[in-house]
Amino acid sequence: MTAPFLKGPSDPTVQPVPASVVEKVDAADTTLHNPKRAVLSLGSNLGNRLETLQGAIDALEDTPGVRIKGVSPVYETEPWGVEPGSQPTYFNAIVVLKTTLPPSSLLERAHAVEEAFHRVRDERWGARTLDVDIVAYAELVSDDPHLTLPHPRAHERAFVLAPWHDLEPEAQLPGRGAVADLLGTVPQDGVAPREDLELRLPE
Ligand SMILES: Nc1ncnc2c1ncn2[C@@H]1O[C@H](COP(=O)(O)OP(=O)(O)OP(=O)(O)O)[C@@H](O)[C@H]1O
Ligand SMILES: Nc1nc2c(c(=O)[nH]1)N=C(CO)CN2
Repeated sequence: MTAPFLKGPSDPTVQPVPASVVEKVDAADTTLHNPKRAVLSLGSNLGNRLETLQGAIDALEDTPGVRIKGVSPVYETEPWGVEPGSQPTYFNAIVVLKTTLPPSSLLERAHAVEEAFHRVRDERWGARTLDVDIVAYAELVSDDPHLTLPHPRAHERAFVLAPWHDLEPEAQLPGRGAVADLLGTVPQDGVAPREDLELRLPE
């Protein structure tokens, strides 16, 4: 008679699962049952800007574990942080989504979508076909340079705050306060809604 194949503590083929792995799996499981809200900023100042922003929204929606819940109006904005007139104007928009992805995976996906639209990273704040930034992820606050939450410059950027305020007038930027109040503290010249243009919420 053959011995029953029992995978118990005495089975030498079974390795104990490290506590760190158990923690990660448990955390992923919790996220899976409890989707988090995230706010992303999209920007484009090279190529067909509107088509690129719509393509980015559609690509984000095609991501397993991501559901887009809202898309802001489109703004045409003067480039922020660079010499005036040195770059074409941007189209900017905000998307609000629900996700079961942890923040690091959402950032990876954001970078993959940028690459799909041929984003080239050379100089800081250089012109780009597509920029996807994570403005906020749930209530998380983190100073990790790889993923700082909320985005470290979101509170001073009218090109983030104005479209976000249109989409969610009551929004709060974790650790910084109401978007409506922040909007009152930043210059809004060169940040104009393009009412003739529209981005679609994916079906
Ligand atoms: N909240 C965040 N969203 C996106 N990237 C972030 C965030 N926090 C930190 N980063 C890091 O910043 C790095 C540079 O990002 P990116 O090239 O998009 O910067 P940028 O768009 O030129 O400038 P800015 O960060 O001022 O928007 C990324 O590789 C990423 O690891
Ligand atoms: N108007 C505008 N200016 C910018 C933008 C942007 O999206 N819009 N993005 C930058 C880097 O993230 C730097 N400057």
